[in-house]
Amino acid sequence: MLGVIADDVTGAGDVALALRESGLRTVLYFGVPGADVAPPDGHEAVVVALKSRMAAPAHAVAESLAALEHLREHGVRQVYFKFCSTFDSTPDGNIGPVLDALADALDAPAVLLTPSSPQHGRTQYEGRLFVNGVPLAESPMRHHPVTPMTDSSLPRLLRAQTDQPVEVVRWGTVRAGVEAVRAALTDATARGVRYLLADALDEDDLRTLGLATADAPLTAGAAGLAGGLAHAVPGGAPAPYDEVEPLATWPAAVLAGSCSARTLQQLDALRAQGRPLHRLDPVAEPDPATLAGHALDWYDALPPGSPHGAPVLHSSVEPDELRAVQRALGAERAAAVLEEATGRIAAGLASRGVRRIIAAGGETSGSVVTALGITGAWIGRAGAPGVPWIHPTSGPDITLLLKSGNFGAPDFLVRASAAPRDHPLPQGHSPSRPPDLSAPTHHSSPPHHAPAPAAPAPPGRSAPPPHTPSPPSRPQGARP
Ligand SMILES: Nc1ncnc2c1ncn2[C@@H]1O[C@H](COP(=O)(O)OP(=O)(O)OP(=O)(O)O)[C@@H](O)[C@H]1O
Ligand SMILES: O=C(O)[C@@H](O)C(=O)CO
Repeated sequence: MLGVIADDVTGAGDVALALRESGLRTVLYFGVPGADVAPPDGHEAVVVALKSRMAAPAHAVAESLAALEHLREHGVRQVYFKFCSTFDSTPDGNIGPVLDALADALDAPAVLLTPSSPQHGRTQYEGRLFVNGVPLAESPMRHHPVTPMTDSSLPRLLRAQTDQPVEVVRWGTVRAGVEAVRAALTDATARGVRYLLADALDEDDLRTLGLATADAPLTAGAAGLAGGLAHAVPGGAPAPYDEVEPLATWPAAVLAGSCSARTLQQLDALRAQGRPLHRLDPVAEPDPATLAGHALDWYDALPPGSPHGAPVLHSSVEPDELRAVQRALGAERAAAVLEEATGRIAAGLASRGVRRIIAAGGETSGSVVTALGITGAWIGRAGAPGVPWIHPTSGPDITLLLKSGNFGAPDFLVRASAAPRDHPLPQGHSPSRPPDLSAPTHHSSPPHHAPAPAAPAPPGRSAPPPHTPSPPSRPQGARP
């Protein structure tokens, strides 16, 4: 079984979707699961979503090692460390320190890694990272609120975070094929090189890298290489999706904390539609409980059945405004205030009957998941590349779409939060939730597993399972 340790929540969804699309039955946990929680029978991949990207390095390392221990206790022999395809981190960590700790714990030979994820426009060439063909340091990532990326050289970025030797596997070697990459790994191990950053421009390159590392105890990178690895796993059978968007009729709300250029475009599209928008301003109100209370008051005052569609609550602002907030409050305090407020708002919305929460931004999504007490999820179909709908296995009866800041087309948030009337339920369809993953032992298959013709229909298609929610009429208190 492949075990993935992801350094943030949206990245975990991205990698889980890549594994599932490559044919591996995949389950996602938020935080390190309790010792008595075992992956469901027949699963080929487990993703543990941590919130370690922005944590202090010692904390990130401790959490990652705890995740590793859990995975090993449950039969994982091969580990993938998922970090951001734009290498989001600071010179203090956490990619280097976590890699060092995992490589030591696994006694790994040279570790191959790459942030290349061509489906998201990320490629590595000559050790440099490109975002849609633009060097990382010239991309909008240079304005990231917490981890501005101002260097495009991956060896330089990684060397700032580790004392271990780092080299690049150049594209010519990757193109020469699996044996050439294996030879590079063997040679690096013999010379004591710990990390090999591999160039990769397309999915073929990633499959070559996946085959070359199919037996490696540790590999790392973004969703791209994880997909390449999954292709190398024998017996990975495609798991068809339930093509019905099961919960599209449920009342929706958008919570955006990402200040990425793409999320700002997506908010503009919502604004252009006339959606009700409420901005969270941590300078005007730095107390998270009061900030959240005002937002929920705003929500409560919306006219029921508003013709303008699902409401949007956001702190996302343009780079100049962001810098002004950070000058006023300090970047860490601003983020902490907003993340706590966002969690409170998510819980408040759920208690008011919102059952489709669309969150933009990894840290923002982490706050939502934590506040809702969600510990595990099944991966549904993709709302956009790298962004699955996920169905919590415990906690409130809702569905979530946790969007990486940079992902999705400009109209993605508009589509994902479209009003119920735009998505009539298929006749006779009753949305349902998958089995409870928080129960201690093994579980039956989740609904995304292909129902073989003779197999019983998945939940929601036949007799209601114990957790089947009521049909999606507008719950009490929920806005459109
Ligand atoms: N108006 C604001 N002022 C200061 N900080 C903000 C503001 N709005 C959001 N933030 C902070 O910026 C950070 C955005 O990070 P988040 O991970 O949510 O988005 P992202 O980095 O764009 O997404 P991803 O991690 O998926 O790429 C959060 O810590 C958030 O609290
Ligand atoms: O790799 C990416 O870009 C995303 O999965 C991510 O990590 C966003 O936080």
